[in-house]
Amino acid sequence: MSPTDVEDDIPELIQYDERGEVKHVPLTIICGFLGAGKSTLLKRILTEKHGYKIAVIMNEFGDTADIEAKAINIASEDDPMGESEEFLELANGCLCCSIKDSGIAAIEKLMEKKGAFDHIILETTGLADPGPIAGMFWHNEEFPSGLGRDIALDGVVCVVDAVFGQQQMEEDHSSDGLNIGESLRQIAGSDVIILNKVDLVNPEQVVLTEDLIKRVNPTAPVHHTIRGEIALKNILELQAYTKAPEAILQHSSTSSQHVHTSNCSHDHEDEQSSVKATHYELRGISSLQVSCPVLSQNQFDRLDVWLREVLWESRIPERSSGSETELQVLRCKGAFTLEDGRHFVLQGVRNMYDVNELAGKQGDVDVPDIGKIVLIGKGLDNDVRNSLESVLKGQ
Ligand SMILES: Nc1nc2c(ncn2[C@@H]2O[C@H](COP(=O)(O)OP(=O)(O)OP(=O)(O)O)[C@@H](O)[C@H]2O)c(=O)[nH]1
Repeated sequence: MSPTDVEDDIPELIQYDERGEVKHVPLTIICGFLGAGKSTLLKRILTEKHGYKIAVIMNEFGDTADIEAKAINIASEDDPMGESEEFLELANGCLCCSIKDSGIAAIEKLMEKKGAFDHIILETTGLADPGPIAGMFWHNEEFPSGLGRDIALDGVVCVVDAVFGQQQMEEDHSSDGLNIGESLRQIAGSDVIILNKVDLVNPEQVVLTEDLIKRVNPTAPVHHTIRGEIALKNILELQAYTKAPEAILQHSSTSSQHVHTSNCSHDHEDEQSSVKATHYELRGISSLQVSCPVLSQNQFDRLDVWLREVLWESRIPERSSGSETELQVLRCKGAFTLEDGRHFVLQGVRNMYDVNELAGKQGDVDVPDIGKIVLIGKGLDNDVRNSLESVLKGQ
């Protein structure tokens, strides 16, 4: 079915409580490289007949000014004339609002129209790091304004330019205190990647860019698009923070996989990949995948202690606190099984993480006995892999 068709079976996105009242409105964050096609994707969402009622929060209307729409202002006590925020009601039932104020204020205003939409999309600026924004919504109950009671983060989508994506990743000299380029932080922190503008490059370039993306974030599915044409269910129903990602649920091999870094003790000459490992090593970010056997309660407890040390203290137990080696996890995910048959999913953004039991949430989901833990970040060398493996395999 073409992504432009009305989808046959539009699911209910909003979660309702037992009294039938709206519990959580799902929110998707769209980030992406400068000029990659975010506005093009959003314009499509705001104009096509897809059946979803979506509220889109954009930095500026820009391109959408030409969209036929009815402008509405929403009044509040602080702003009786409703002038500080502008909302556009689109012909397809979607809502568009600008952020003239801070993002939070716009969302608060938007929530006054709760019921008029069943999903929120928040666009971040070209070079925004989705990590802190995602973290804010992810930890619902601690969200200062209480918005987390109404909104649940569904996932983070990153739009990558197929023409300049590889170059942008390789030459990204903007960085945070950890010296990690923003484009790589965006890829690391995303749950789905849209590799857009594939009409402008040859297939080899698409493969090369996708390979680079996969090395940074092996768990996020990569969709190839032209002008953001993608079935919305691929970006709106992710439940990325409550479900185990497909890539984790796929049956893993018994050996641990590792994206190589300059610290590897083995050589890389046999690698089939056309991308040299050094491309992303320079930016210092990599991913580490470790398979996870069926765990005893003791191993499970030790894993929890290990995660706390790595995510909160940025060090592995084997290293002293003054260690020179920088370790920083931007994103972690995992799925594993305990000896008593219970399945668990690990989800983490920066230093926040949750380990949740799957039973009751995903019914008869097929979590393989050999689970997987994936870390994305900086300093994920062989020492970190060995440390995690010793926790998972030790008694
Ligand atoms: N050929 C082609 N052009 C595209 C595609 N997607 C977007 N464009 C064009 O690329 C340009 C940039 O697209 P935008 O959607 O404005 O990109 P953006 O990510 O919103 O840009 P910023 O907000 O400035 O970061 C526009 O001229 C689009 O028409 C595509 O898949 N193929």
